[in-house]
Amino acid sequence: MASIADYYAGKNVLITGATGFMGKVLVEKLLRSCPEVRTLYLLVRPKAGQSMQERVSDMMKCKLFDRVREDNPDFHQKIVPISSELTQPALAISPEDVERLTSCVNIIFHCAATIRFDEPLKHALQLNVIATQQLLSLAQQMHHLQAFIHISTAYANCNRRHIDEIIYPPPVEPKNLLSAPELRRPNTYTYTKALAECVVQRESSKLSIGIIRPSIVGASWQEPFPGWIDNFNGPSGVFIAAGKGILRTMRANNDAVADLIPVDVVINLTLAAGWYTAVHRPKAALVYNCTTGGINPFHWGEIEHHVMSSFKRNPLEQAFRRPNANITSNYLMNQYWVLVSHKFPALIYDLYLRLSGQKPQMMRIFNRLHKAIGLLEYFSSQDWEWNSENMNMLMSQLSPEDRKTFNFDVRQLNWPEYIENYCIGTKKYVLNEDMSDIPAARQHLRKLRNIRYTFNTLLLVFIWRVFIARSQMARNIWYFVVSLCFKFLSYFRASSTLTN
Ligand SMILES: CCCCC/C=C\C/C=C\CCCCCCCC(=O)SCCNC(=O)CCNC(=O)[C@H](O)C(C)(C)COP(=O)(O)OP(=O)(O)OC[C@H]1O[C@@H](n2cnc3c(N)ncnc32)[C@H](O)[C@@H]1OP(=O)(O)O
Ligand SMILES: NC(=O)C1=CN([C@@H]2O[C@H](COP(=O)(O)OP(=O)(O)OC[C@H]3O[C@@H](n4cnc5c(N)ncnc54)[C@H](OP(=O)(O)O)[C@@H]3O)[C@@H](O)[C@H]2O)C=CC1
Repeated sequence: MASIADYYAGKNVLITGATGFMGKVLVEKLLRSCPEVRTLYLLVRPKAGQSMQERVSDMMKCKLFDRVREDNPDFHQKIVPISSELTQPALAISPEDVERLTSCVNIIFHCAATIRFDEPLKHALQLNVIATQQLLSLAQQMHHLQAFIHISTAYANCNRRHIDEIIYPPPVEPKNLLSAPELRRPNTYTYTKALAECVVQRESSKLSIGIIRPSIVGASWQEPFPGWIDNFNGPSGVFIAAGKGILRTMRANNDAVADLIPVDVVINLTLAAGWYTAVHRPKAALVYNCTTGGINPFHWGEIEHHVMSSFKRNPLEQAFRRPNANITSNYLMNQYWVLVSHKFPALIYDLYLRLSGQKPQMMRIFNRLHKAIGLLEYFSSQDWEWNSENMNMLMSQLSPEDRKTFNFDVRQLNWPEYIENYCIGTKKYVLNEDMSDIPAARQHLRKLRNIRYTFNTLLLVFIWRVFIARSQMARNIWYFVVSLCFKFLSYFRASSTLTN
């Protein structure tokens, strides 16, 4: 049987969401590991004053593409941007482009989606469900299409504890979408992704379909280099907020599995699934749960420990406080720490900013942080069990060479090392901080520690002045404690003299 790279040789590939986090990694890996691929058609929209061509050429300049650039400086010739706004009728693709795509595309990877948890339902439906339906219609007009790979999420069915690699009945009949009375999901994202799966499945008699369900996609593990990440989504924003010393407490279950999956693992599995779907043409859509929890589990408590120690070794610049975040599943305890370690320091700092003639900002930052972590807590406070038989089946179908080139065997993942690279990745690629500034960042943390010691000493003196100096009983307790300390000291001194 042809290897994965042999299969993609000479193929025309259509990708949606190529400017996003996972799309970029998919484009890079295809170009690097399948160098004979013919053309990548990227459905892209103009955005923020940039044309689609400008956006794609900016994307290709990004460090992620360094290795591809080294191997083939002309790699951009394989990329053809196609103007498309997925929320518009017929995806707003021009008739000429439709003609071009339908005559040559061999495989589609549908990555585009809104992944915001607070997206208004109407927009989430428009993009995640209706655009998927429209793309499927376009796919059916394609004369040489061999596979349609849809990227879903492992949390599409998060209303269940055990999740098999099957499509479950939709939360609502897609035809009756807008009149649905309630979501039965924690957010519009998981709700619309569940609906999209049903829409995709309904076309599986006409197309060869694969559905990939990644869990929480994190920084790259190995490829194209360890720790690549370019956004604040999922845990990345939480890690950064903790590393900056802003986030001190969050509701999460220490013992729940943190089902993080590196982005390069997801992309390797996606490309392998594309190959398998095209070559074997399975009769029903195959679903691949792409998760780590059942294979190589790691828990939120362990993540907290490794994130904190990593940021102590490699501190972020200009931290607000020394990194020290703790997770707790206790609601009241979390509320207490929110008050003491988020709101109180924010108030004091904003007061300082006001007094020094600057605009207060810390309270605003904390309000946004609380909104974001409030939306994530659902996923960090419980755990799920995903069946991963199809992932194992796919692995067994690969040649030993492909298993190395398109590695998605997460049994080999060393979590502490991965988390270290992830944290360094947030520093280098999300915050664009220089590693050579680490000594200055450490110096800043020492300064913060000294400020804390000074603050605590002043607080103690204040308490002493207010309570001890004014009350006879407090004074008596104070003298009792001090004399007890002296007695202990003289006891230890005497016993050490005797033993000498
Ligand atoms: C150290 C202890 C660690 C212990 C770890 C414990 C828990 C781990 C935490 C989380 C795990 C759960 C993850 C579950 C993922 C489920 C799996 C999926 O399917 S993945 C899809 C995931 N989707 C997301 O993650 C999107 C979530 N984001 C949103 O919905 C929105 O961004 C928002 C949080 C509602 C905020 O919306 P708002 O309109 O207020 O802001 P913007 O989005 O416009 O962003 C403005 C600005 O802020 C930056 N930003 C965004 N998110 C964060 C963040 N979490 N932290 C910090 N900053 C953030 C964003 O980049 C923008 O910046 P700029 O203006 O410069 O562009
Ligand atoms: N990140 C994660 O942790 C997980 C992601 N997934 C799934 O993986 C897929 C990719 O996610 P990810 O890369 O993280 O998401 P991103 O938000 O990084 O990327 C989304 C992509 O969709 C494109 N897009 C959004 N709206 C439109 C539109 N109206 N018209 C054209 N293109 C549009 C964006 O283009 P533009 O740049 O123009 O905005 C972007 O390229 C999604 O299907 C998601 O559900 C699944 C599990 C976890």
